[in-house]
This record gives sequence, structure tokens and C-alpha cells, in this order.
Amino acid sequence: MTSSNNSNKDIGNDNSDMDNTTPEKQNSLLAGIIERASKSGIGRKKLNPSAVESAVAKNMADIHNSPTKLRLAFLGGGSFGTAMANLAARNGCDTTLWVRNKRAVKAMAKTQTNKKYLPSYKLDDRLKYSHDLAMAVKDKDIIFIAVPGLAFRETLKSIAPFISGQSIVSLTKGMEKDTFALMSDIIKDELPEVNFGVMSGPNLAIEIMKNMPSATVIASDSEPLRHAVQAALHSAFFRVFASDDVKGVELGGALKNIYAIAMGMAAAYDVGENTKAMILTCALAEMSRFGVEAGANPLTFLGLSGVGDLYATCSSELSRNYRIGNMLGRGMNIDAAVKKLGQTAEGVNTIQQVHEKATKDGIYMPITHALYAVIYEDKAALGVALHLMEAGFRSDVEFVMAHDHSNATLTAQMKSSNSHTEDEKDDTDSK
Ligand SMILES: NC(=O)C1=CN([C@@H]2O[C@H](COP(=O)(O)OP(=O)(O)OC[C@H]3O[C@@H](n4cnc5c(N)ncnc54)[C@H](OP(=O)(O)O)[C@@H]3O)[C@@H](O)[C@H]2O)C=CC1
Ligand SMILES: O=C(CO)COP(=O)(O)O
Repeated sequence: MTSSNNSNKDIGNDNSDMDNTTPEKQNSLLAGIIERASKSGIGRKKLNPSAVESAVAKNMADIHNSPTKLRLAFLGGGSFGTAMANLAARNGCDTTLWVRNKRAVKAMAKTQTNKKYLPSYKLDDRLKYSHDLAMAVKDKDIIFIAVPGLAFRETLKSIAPFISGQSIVSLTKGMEKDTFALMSDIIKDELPEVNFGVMSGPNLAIEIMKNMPSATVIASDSEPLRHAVQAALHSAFFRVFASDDVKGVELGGALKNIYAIAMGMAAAYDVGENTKAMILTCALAEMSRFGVEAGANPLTFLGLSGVGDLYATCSSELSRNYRIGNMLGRGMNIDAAVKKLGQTAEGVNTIQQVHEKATKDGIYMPITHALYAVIYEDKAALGVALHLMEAGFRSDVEFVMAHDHSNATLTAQMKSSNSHTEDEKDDTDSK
């Protein structure tokens, strides 16, 4: 594990695509942009590019005179909130991790370890902990939220009285129950004035704690916010890429959990590599199809938050969703598996939401429906899987060749070849 002392050197080594300033200068620059943006109102609505440019230019001039740092709050002291807060603190940002359990806060401050979620990892000694929500979020530049999807709205309601000019970034990869809202939808509902973004990518928390090189995506309409998040979290071990497709990035993170459960289940049946590749590819097609219906750019699913996260969670036992699927595949029921896991597995709820939404809107999501049938309708997994293999003729990439055409032609050919075979059989029989 890298000690906190050499962390800035680490960042400095990998600043190739962030211009030639030092990490401190980057932080300072971006803190200034955010301050200026919130004072001038830039950050609260659609950004005005020329205003942003002049803020950047002004801050470039200010860097040497006023070395400010980003002030960040991370809400949710589970494995991911803790891992991200630790990265930010290690980068020198003024970082507070808010945790709802007062005793946990005390223990973390004393031991600099998150005993419940990341017991083997020492956290950066500059990371601050708080149980007081108002203290944690007031006077911050960015509030990152890493609570489970089902607690996201109540968390926003709780911080609403303390929001002035802060930006909000969701780290949550879930969906709200029944409303089918994504976290960005909930932010728009509850805090319509704030500048916001979502961050998602192949980011297994434990690998990040081990300094295994990883990358993620910050998606926002706000360029200063994207830059600020990049500066806050970017390091030699963690790259932060940018996107302006909020819906696509967020859906990638939420939907892949469904398929991680499917893959965990498939692994319990000891399937081969061909089968895994088939599931993974069909999953990506489902995700893109669903994304397009929701207004996302299908190409976003080819990026880190799509295929990247799908691959990571579908191939690792570090994924809680994968582990849930594996337990189901070994015969446990869903309640027992969730209890045994004892951590967040967003896919359990997402399967229900997406099954319902896809059924209602007629979106073709066979793997999701199959999983729903196994988990919630008590159908036999093998029977359901075999049924999936009989799903008729479809094109490979529907954005290249539309399904209707492929289906109609192939089905007609099949029917005609079957009728030839029947005729030949009749002829033989009559001879
Ligand atoms: N772990 C990972 O590798 C990654 C996770 N994510 C996403 O981050 C989000 C959080 O996941 P993760 O940190 O792993 O989850 P964990 O299960 O590790 O932790 C959940 C955290 O949220 C807290 N919490 C639960 N309910 C509430 C509530 N009502 N109000 C306030 N706090 C609450 C828990 O507190 P308590 O302990 O008191 O219950 C705990 O601190 C999920 O959406 C997940 O998909 C994204 C990328 C990677
Ligand atoms: O989203 C994740 C990695 O990118 C974590 O996946 P799990 O929630 O399945 O552990």
C-alpha cells in the first residue's frame, strides 16, 4: 500500500493528459472554478462555456497566490464511499467521510480503518470522519453520495437544508423501487437547482484499496464539475475519464448488476467460456437496447461504464452481485443469499425494476426476464436457460442489422426448409 507521504508524487507521475500543472495546482485551479461558478450561478444551471473559460483563465493567474483545495464530502461509509474518500484524501483534498453510525465514526477516527467494510486497509491519515450531516456537507465544493439506491432519496432530503452552492455526484449504481428513477432523476426531483454528475466504471472497491490500476467515468453536463472530479480523484492508480452522457453512464452501472447475478449463477453451473461470452455479449445488447429507449447514447455502453464494468463484475467474486448469483446457482433462495452477503447488491432490486419496465414498454430483455422468473417466480434455472436458447433467430448487433428483417427472413427460410423435409419424408414414406 502506498503511504500517504508519497501520494502526491504518484499523482505527479501520471499527469500526462491533464496539462503541465502540478496536482496542487490542478486542485487549486478547480476549487477556484467551482467557487466562482457557484458564486456567479454558473454551476447551478446549464454552463456558459465562455464564462467557464474566463474562470479557468482567472484561476490560472491565481494559482500561485491562493493555493486552495477542493473541499469534499462523501456520504456513506460502505466499501465504495470509503475507498473513494480515501483516494481524495490521499490526493490532498480536504475530505470528510460521513457515516450514519456514530460508533463506527469514532472507531474509524481512532483506528483509521473501516472495520466493517474494508477491515484490512489503513486509510489516509488526512481523511476526516463525521456523524453530523450538516457539518459534513456545509461549505463543501462537491458532495459525493455512496449510499445504496434505496436510501438515496432520503439522503438528499436530509441534506437539502444545507445545500447552497455545492455540486452533487452520485456514486450509487442502483434504481429506486417502483418509480424506476435513476439517482440523477432523484437529484433533479429533490434538488432541481444543483449542479450534478454521476460516476461509474469498473471499480471494485477492494482492488482500488490495493492500488490496482483502475479507471472510471464522471458524467455531467457541467464541464467544471467533470474537471473538478478528475482532479480530486485522478492518481497514478486511478484514471478518471469524462462523459456528457449522464443517462448512459448511469444505466451502465445499474444494469450490469443484473448480468453479474446471471454470470455468478452460470458459474455455479460450471459453464464454459463460450457460454460466458454469449451471456456477456447478449447482456451488452440488452443494456444498449434499454439505454436507447431511455435516451442514452448506445456508444456509451462500449466505454468503461458499460462493457468495462460489465466485464469486471461479471468475472469477479469480489462483486457482491456475482456472489448473490453464485449462491442462487448453488440452491440458496434470494432472501438467504442477501442475508448471507450482508452488503449492498443493487442488482437484486434492479432486476425487478427493469423486468417491470421492459415488460410495460415492450423492450426485449430476455436475460432479465429469465432471471426474474428464476428468482421471483421460482422457475427452475436450467429450464429457463434452455428456453433462452430457443429464442428464435435474431441478428447479432441490432444497430448494424435490425432484428425484424433478420427474424422474418430466417424464420421464413426455416419454415420452408422444414416443409421441404416434411415433403421428402412423406415421399419416402409413400414409396
Ligand atoms: N463496493 C464497490 O465495489 C462499488 C459500489 N458501488 C456502488 O456504491 C453504492 C454503495 O455501495 P457500497 O459502498 O459498496 O455499499 P456497502 O454495502 O459496502 O455499504 C453501504 C453503506 O451505506 C450505508 N447506508 C445504508 N443505508 C443507509 C441509509 N438509509 N442512510 C445512510 N447510510 C446508509 C451503510 O451504513 P451501515 O453500515 O450503517 O448499514 C454503509 O455505510 C452502491 O450503489 C454500489 O452499487 C459502486 C462502485 C463500486
Ligand atoms: O460496481 C461494482 C464494481 O464496478 C461493484 O459491484 P458489486 O456491487 O457487485 O460488488
